[in-house]
Amino acid sequence: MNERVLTPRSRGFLFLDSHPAGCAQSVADMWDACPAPTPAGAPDGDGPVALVVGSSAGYGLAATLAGLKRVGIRGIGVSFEKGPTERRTATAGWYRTAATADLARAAGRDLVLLNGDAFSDSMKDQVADLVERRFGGRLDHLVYSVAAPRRTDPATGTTYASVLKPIGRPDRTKTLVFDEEGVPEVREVETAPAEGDDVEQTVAVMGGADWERWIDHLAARGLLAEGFTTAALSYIGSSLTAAIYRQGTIGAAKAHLEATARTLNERLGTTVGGRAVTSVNGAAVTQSSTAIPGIALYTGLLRGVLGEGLVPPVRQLAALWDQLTGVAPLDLDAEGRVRLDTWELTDGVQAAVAERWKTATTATIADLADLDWFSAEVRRLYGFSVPGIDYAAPVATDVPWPDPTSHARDAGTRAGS
Ligand SMILES: NC(=O)c1ccc[n+]([C@@H]2O[C@H](COP(=O)([O-])OP(=O)(O)OC[C@H]3O[C@@H](n4cnc5c(N)ncnc54)[C@H](O)[C@@H]3O)[C@@H](O)[C@H]2O)c1
Repeated sequence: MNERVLTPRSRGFLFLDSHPAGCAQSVADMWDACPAPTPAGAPDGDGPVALVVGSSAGYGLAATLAGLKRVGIRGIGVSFEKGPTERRTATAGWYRTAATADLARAAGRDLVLLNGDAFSDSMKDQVADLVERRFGGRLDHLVYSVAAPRRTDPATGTTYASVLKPIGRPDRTKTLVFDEEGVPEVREVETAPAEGDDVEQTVAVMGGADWERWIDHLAARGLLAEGFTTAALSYIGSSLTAAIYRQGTIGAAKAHLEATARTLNERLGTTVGGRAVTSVNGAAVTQSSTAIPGIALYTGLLRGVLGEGLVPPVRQLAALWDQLTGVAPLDLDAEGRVRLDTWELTDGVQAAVAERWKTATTATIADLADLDWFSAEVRRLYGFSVPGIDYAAPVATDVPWPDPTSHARDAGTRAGS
């Protein structure tokens, strides 16, 4: 066993190592924060069969945990993580996946967690084989929550790269950074507009193409259950971040994702009586979101305004599962989207954040934003700053990936949800 004391070392919001015990505890904390199942949503026997793509982090992890606890899903989670080496720990998502497998087993739910490229056809085949052989040949739900910098299209072999840029003109925005001692600074940054095929490339990675490919692949194998429902995660956000987000290259990809939902919804309606929607979620601190200029400042100010009123991903995803499984009716906006971001986008909240944004400087930021929360959230993404963990104690870093061939039922534990 490779045991050592791990201290956080970071470059900006990126940490070099992840803490296995802290990552496991953060998963347990998310599980606890997920609302208990309603009587209608908690099957005693086998629950619905679900696939979560992007299950190791952020909203996809929230989908996996909320699905297990709130509606008793069984099925498959897919993510792309790196295991431990001699010199480096595994990625945080690796450790969170190991902890997720333990929780599923304790709840008596059969959950297979696969590590690999969700964009590839071989991963789609592997999942389809599992649905066919292990889960009765019918998939009830698919939640698509991938955030990736690159995608190789298996049909053509072309690799696309996504970029975070405004469209049409440069975007000058305030942004929040921390120096090596963790001292916050509010800076102005300018991002040059998209050029060449930046928009097409970003749409090819973060738009709806791969989600559609998953559905088509599973449909071609006859694996979509009657009444199948699917949701892909989206974001709209504030006018403060619109130039870089919703009106930028990533926003073009989200518009494509939402158009794909409409196409899929029609197709699923006529073939299996199913539904496809996008789920628009609120701002959350994740590895992907902290990479977007201005978003760290915005999220810190949002928490400053809302405090505990900022709804964590696992609570939003519990609400999404209720709608996907029919425990609650699908509640769609005029564009056919599930809106789990309404707490963020009320006029009052947005006006208060905008007011603070205007006066935010390095000198004032500590009074305006909840910086302790924001920094701790960033560290928690890597298993640091998790309450209850003894960071002075050595910890084993070579945690194995959960064995896809072991069954929850084999363990003989059935703790219920
Ligand atoms: N973070 C936010 O504020 C926010 C708000 C609303 C919606 N969303 C949306 O939620 C979705 C997920 O974003 P997030 O912020 O939770 O991201 P994240 O970085 O926390 O998680 C991304 C997940 O995708 C997986 N992944 C990446 N590349 C993969 C690949 N090639 N194959 C398989 N898995 C792969 C990772 O392993 C991880 O599980 C995105 O669509 C995002 O736009 C995010």
